[in-house]
Order: sequence, then structure tokens, then C-alpha cells
Amino acid sequence: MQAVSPSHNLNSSSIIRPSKPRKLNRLNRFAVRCVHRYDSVQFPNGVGSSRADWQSSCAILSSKVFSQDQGSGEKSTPHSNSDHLAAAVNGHQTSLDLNLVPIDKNNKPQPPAQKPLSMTDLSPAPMHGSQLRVAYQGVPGAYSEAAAGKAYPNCEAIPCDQFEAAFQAVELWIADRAVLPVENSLGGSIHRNYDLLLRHRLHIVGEVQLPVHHCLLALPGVRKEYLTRVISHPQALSQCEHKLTKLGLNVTREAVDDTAGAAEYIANNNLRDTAAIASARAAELYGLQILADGIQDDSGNVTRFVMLARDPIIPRTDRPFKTSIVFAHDKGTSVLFKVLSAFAFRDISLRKIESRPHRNRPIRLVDDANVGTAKHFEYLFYVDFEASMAEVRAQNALAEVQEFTSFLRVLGSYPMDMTPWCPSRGDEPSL
Ligand SMILES: O=C(O)C(=O)C[C@]1(C(=O)O)C=C[C@@H](O)C=C1
Repeated sequence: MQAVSPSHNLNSSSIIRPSKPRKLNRLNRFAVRCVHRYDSVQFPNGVGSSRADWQSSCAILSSKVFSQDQGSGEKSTPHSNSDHLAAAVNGHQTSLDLNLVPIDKNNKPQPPAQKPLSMTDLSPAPMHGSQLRVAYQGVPGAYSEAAAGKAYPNCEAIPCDQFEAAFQAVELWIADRAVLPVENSLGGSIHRNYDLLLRHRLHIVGEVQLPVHHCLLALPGVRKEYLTRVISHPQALSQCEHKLTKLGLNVTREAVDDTAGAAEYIANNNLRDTAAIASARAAELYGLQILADGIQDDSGNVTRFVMLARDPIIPRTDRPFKTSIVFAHDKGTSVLFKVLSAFAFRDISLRKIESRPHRNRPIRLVDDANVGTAKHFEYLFYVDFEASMAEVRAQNALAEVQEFTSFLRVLGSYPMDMTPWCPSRGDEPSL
């Protein structure tokens, strides 16, 4: 993976603010709007977020059409009609020809040139024809950069100073994807990214798990007795809480934007009383020595990252998929039990559930007449479940969830990273 230089850091202040968050609709309203737009939709070269909006709407619509065709049966057929329809509405080349019969120069209809789906359709190559550009939060040497490289080998990694800048980089076509942490095996959820997933219109297209192996870094020649301060990303500080104490360090802990940024700061400012918690790669990049290796409190320290794109991928059934949704109900939280039962009845396992308070920020809902109303929800619930949106049981579960909720959005249906959460190098720190 090639990392662009830190001087190319995306600064959130230098990025044009995106337009206001788009309207959020209930699924059936999505579908209705989608039918209307279907006749008139144009795909200019620069496809904007409205296309992504349209695509996710249509993916849901196609799922619904398919479920109706199948009656109430819960069994899904791999590579069934729904796959084709979903393919057609998810940006595959054939979607552009849907209602058009190609005409030759003598005005004779031509048989449609059908292109079979390939793996590249699932994760389309960048339109600019070069390396995939992947935005991550932090500077080179950050774990997020490593996650970007694991998710997209040979990508061009684009450092961003804030999570929000990474979202904006994709929305503004500066990057093709963003790779952002959502959960750590020790520190739990990275709430900021859950909030941002809702505020932005990107789609989750994949996930990747990264074992996180922390080192204590300082300038060459510095001994741990000289240290008065340890700086790092708040997640990294919390992942090493006990080991720092065990190391006998009498230090204050200070949070900074990212782990590698902490290492860079020490090097740039020649700080001999400060150490950073960061990766071995950060030590190498910023010329620091490793004072202690493997200082995370748990050897199986793993962070889960999601890959985000402007367009959703086509859900499939030939490998394990996960689907992430967010929902809310304006009559409080009692709906939660009903929603969870919609999955339980269909034997769909839940992987994660997260609630986020949302009282102070209304969400704009749009009705069938396209009239928007601001709704306040006390809590938003984020759920990851183990099924693909191409499966009828998942489509039916969501149709039921929709009945119980005032707001529902599918954040993405994507292949699961099946790597077991396993220990990183060594349990005890080496000094
Ligand atoms: O600071 C970094 O290096 C990051 O990539 C961020 C981050 C996080 O946000 O959780 C990623 C992985 C580790 O859990 C620690 C920090």
C-alpha cells in the first residue's frame, strides 16, 4: 500500500461542507419514490449522492418485489431473480440498459449485450482508472492506515485529521472508500463513527478486523524513568491502562487524535519526557525507539473497521454476509423487543446492538406526499445481523421491523470478516 505524505493530510476546515443530510424515509416510501424516479433517472458522469440514495432505495424495492413473488416462503434461492434485479439496480453496467432496446445505425433493434456479473462489480474499480484511494483517520503509521491496507491491498491511503473528514473525502470524490474503526475488543464501540454513519449517506461495503499490537515509543536514548507523560489516541490509552501501571510509570495520560500522530508530535518537538502508544511502524516512520512491546492489556486486542463507499454493493448469498441497520421509534424504546423478535423468529443471529441517545437532534422524515417532518427520537438503535439482504428471511424480517419503527435505514449488507478474534504477538510486554 502506498501512503501519501502527511502534508497531504485532509484538514476538515479545508473541506467544503457537504449539503445538509438527505431526507430519511421509511422503506415503503423509499420504494415509492424509487418507482417514480426510475423512468426519469439520468446518470451523468459525475454521479452524486442522489444516485446512491436511489440505488439503496431500489435494492430494497427489488428485495420487496422478490419477496412478494415468493409468497410467504422464507427460503432463499442463491442467484435467484432477486440477485439479477438487485444487480440491475445497483449500478452494474446492465442497469443503464434496463428499458432500452439497443438500436443499430439502420434503426434495427439489437439483442442486448449482457455482461455477466464479476467480482469487480461487487466492489467497483475507481472511475479515474488509478489506484483505489482510501481515506482513513490519522497519519501514516496509524492502525487505521494498516486497516485500509488490509481491506484494499495496493490502495493509495489518504490520511484525514478527523473521522468526519474521511466521510467527506468519499462524498466529495477525493477518495473512493473510507476505512473507519467502529469497535474494539477491549474499548468497545467507537461511538463517533456510529453517529457519523447516520449523518452521512455512505454505505457499508465491507468490514475488516485488525489485531492491534501497541508499543511504548520514545526518542532514542530516553529511558522510561525520564517519562512524565504518555500520549495517544483515547482508545489506545484505554487499551493499555493496566499495562502502563504495571510498567511502573509515574506518568500523566493525554489524549491526542491518533496513535501515529502522537509519535510524530514527539519527534517533531523533540520531547524527551513524553512517550507515545503507537505501532512499531510508527516508531520506524518517526525515528523513535520501542521502550516496551505488546503493552495492550489483552493479547487478543482487535479493532473492527468498516469500509464505506458512495454506492452499496450487491448483496449475495454465496458467502456469509452481515447487514447493519439503524432504527428508532417515536413512541419510546418499547419497540426494541418486537424488533429483536423479528430476527429471532427467523433464526437470524444478531452480532451487535448499540443504542445512541439522540434526543437533541431531530431526524427529518418524509411522507408519501414528500412532506418532511422533524422527529425527535430518544434513542437510535444500531443492529448488525448475520444475513444478507439477498435472503428472503432478511427481507421479511426487515419488512416486519419497518412495521414497528418510525425510522429505519439499511447502512449496508456486506461480506463478513470471518477471521476469529485471535491474540496478537505475545501476552506480556517485553522491556
Ligand atoms: O489512532 C490510530 O492509530 C487509529 O487508527 C485509531 C484507533 C481507534 O480509533 O480505535 C484504531 C485502532 C486502535 O483501536 C486504536 C486507535
